[in-house]
Amino acid sequence: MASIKETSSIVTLTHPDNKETSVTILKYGATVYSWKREGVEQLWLSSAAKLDGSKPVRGGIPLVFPAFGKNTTDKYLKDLPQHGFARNSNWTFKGIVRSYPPTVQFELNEGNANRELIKAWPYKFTILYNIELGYDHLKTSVDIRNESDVPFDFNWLFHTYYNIQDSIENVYVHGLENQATHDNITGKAAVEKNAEVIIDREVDRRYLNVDVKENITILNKKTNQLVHGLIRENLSDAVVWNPWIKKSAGMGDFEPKDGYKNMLCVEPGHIHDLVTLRAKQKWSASQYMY
Ligand SMILES: O=P(O)(O)OC[C@H]1O[C@H](O)[C@H](O)[C@@H](O)[C@@H]1O
Repeated sequence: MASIKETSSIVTLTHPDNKETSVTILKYGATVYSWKREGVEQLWLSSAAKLDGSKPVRGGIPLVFPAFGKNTTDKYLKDLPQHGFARNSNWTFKGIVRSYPPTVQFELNEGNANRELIKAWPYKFTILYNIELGYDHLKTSVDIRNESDVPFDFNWLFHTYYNIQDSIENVYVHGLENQATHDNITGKAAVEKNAEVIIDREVDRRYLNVDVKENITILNKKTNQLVHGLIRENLSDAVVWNPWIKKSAGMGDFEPKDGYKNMLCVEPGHIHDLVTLRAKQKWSASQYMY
């Protein structure tokens, strides 16, 4: 039997076959902020991250909904903060929904979402968020249902911060060659020429419409061994982000300051356009990390 520990602010799930394999979720944002596989932390978390609900967590897996970045054009989304309101809302813990692999569920709807922020977005919805702790993987899945009588538009993205135990200089990202990119720093579109995407400066790049059959992996430069692997369902875009020296220096909740050497965000999402979800319809997506 998996063990679950729940406090007023967090839920920890431990794998039945290995007590060193666990996942910890903050109810605020339903933010997974630790995933240990056989005792080894897989996610990066800033030592200055706020875990008290005063701001979104700097690290782990913040959830981005219903807007990615700062939307400036949509009638309602433009009044929301960067990355929407899911990561700044207290989600309801629904308990364990499967015993093997042990899976826990959280729910967000217009009733429990951040009261100030939800004022800007006049829809009824239910998001069920499942976190499955495998022996060798973590799968996070989402079902979004439009409970309104009219369609609504949204982005979804898992803002995953991977822990790069070995330094960022020693890894590369694979699976993005020939993909269309949009650089969030320069605003320019391009095509990725590299089979091995290295991170040696600030990188903030959207990869658009990347075939979901392609796994995205982080590999060791010298040995080509797998550091992290990602399988996506219904999430055709991916952001690759590392704030590097200057940007992380400017973030009050980013510590230690050289932490950029030990993290890399690879964020699967649907952000090349807005998903339109018709009344009473459901949209589902997941990321499987191994
Ligand atoms: O600082 P935050 O609001 O958490 O955003 C952190 C980062 O998220 C994404 O990766 C964006 O592409 C970046 O432009 C942004 O800086």
